[in-house]
Amino acid sequence: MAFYFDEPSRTFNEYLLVPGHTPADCVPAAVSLKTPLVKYRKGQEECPLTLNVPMVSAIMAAVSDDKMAVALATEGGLSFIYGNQSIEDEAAMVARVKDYKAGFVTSDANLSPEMTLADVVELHEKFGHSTMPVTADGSAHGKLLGIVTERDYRLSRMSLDERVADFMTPREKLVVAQDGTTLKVANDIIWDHKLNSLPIVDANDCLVALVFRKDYDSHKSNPDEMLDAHKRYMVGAGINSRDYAERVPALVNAGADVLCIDSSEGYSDWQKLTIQWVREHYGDAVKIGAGNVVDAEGFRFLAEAGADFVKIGIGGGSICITRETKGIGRGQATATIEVAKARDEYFRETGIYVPICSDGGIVYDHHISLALAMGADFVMLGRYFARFDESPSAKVMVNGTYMKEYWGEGSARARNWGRYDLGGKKSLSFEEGVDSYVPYAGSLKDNMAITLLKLKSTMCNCGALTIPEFQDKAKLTLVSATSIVEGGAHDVLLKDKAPYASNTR
Ligand SMILES: NC(=O)C1=CN([C@@H]2O[C@H](COP(=O)(O)OP(=O)(O)OC[C@H]3O[C@@H](n4cnc5c(N)ncnc54)[C@H](O)[C@@H]3O)[C@@H](O)[C@H]2O)C=CC1
Ligand SMILES: O=c1[nH]c(=O)c2[nH+]cn([C@@H]3O[C@H](COP(=O)(O)O)[C@@H](O)[C@H]3O)c2[nH]1
Ligand SMILES: [K+]
Repeated sequence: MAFYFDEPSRTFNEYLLVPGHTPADCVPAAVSLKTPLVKYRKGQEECPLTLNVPMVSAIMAAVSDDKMAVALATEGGLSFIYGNQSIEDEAAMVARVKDYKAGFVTSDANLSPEMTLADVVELHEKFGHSTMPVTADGSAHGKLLGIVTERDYRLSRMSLDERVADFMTPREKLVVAQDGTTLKVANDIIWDHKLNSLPIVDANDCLVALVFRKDYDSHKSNPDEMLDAHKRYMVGAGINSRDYAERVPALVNAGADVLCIDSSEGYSDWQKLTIQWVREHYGDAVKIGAGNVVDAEGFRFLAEAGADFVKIGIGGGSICITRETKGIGRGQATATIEVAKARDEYFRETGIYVPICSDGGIVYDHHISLALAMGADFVMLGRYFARFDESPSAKVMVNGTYMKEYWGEGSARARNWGRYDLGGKKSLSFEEGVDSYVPYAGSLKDNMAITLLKLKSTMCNCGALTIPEFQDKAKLTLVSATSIVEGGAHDVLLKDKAPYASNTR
């Protein structure tokens, strides 16, 4: 006979935190959001890899590329570069994060001397940058011939077919610095010469990067940056349970700091074999998370298989239709609560603490607080990050509002090769995700600052200065359907009803 769970499965929205006593020194500025990312012998050793803030970005093509990874690591979280691409492309993305030097920007809007003012206007509209290097071949690392900025042309006075070579500021008038120049020296040059940008060139006078005046200040104000021992940004990468023998070495060589098996469902021999392969070839040196699971059994299976962390969540994601198409899944709150209990039990038995990640279904910022209170060590978000400037997807205007595209990894759009029949059939048998828009929300830095302040403030309401303390002290209550109505603005006529209210909560 089938097994029946006693309780219905519940979502974050059905819970609230009841405040605890707040001591006078318990203020947001004093809160630490540090949290373990990989397993360790808690109480006996330091966790070898911790996050400075408990947020990671989803293993999705619409969310986690190298640009997102740099932006999120700057704020203290971590991205997992999406695995649904060729091994070479994924490894190259990881390498770009590891090679990234804060303040040194590889130019994405470049000109060749034969291009025209019309091209300048087009590039300006596409990328929004007003500084465009001119190189011999029009590439980001070609021989530097000049620069075009808004000071070099006047649209009202010039014809659109004028050649770039005729109005650019030529190389001989440019102040440049040699490759290897430190950021500090580059900025001194920028200030001494009153420049807005400084091209960095190599020994052959080919363009390496640009340093902008504004970047220096932002670099100084990121105390939570996730940096490795060589002061490079940290980055994770998604893998699958099929081509790991080729993919894992490529990602490790590219410098990935942690891997995660990316699947809708992780309670399988495929994942166990994948972890075993990593242990055989790398011992404990390569860190690997697994998932997703939604109950204690699934957690224990992956913990015993050697997973460094375990990810929770089936069908709760905003673009997910797995529950509808396959009838598998569980409410994200119930799944998180049960797996957290299993994690604690496993720790009591073995002395090994295996961090858990609640993945998907975070709609409001306070859902992050709830997930952590329920025992998650960190959360993974897709929709949240897809809304920002730094996500890889296109920003489009829909009915007068800016949107970003966001699609599921199990959607037809993702054309996830792992989900196609290996026997050579090219058709995807069924979809488990949708293609959608999410409201554009601006920069990751600004949005995360607000989200994290809310989290810290909630933690203080519960009298907690650290995440473990929060998990220990949290008091959670189920709410009735009617009290959910009471919790929103009610019985008033809203003056400004935004179409996507959820975005601002
Ligand atoms: N968290 C969620 O609720 C969901 C997430 N997704 C996302 O969609 C993407 C694809 O997920 P899945 O389809 O679950 O990918 P998957 O690679 O885990 O599974 C695809 C199919 O291949 C099978 N398989 C895996 N390894 C195998 C091996 N070594 N040999 C033979 N068969 C093997 C699986 O059992 C499954 O039928 C992922 O990015 C995932 O995160 C999709 C649906 C739901
Ligand atoms: O049922 C699904 N079909 C899909 O196509 C799909 N793509 C991603 N995911 C999962 O959703 C998570 C992101 O969820 P949010 O947008 O709610 O943050 C991700 O982290 C994944 O766990 C999918 N689930
Ligand atoms: K299974």
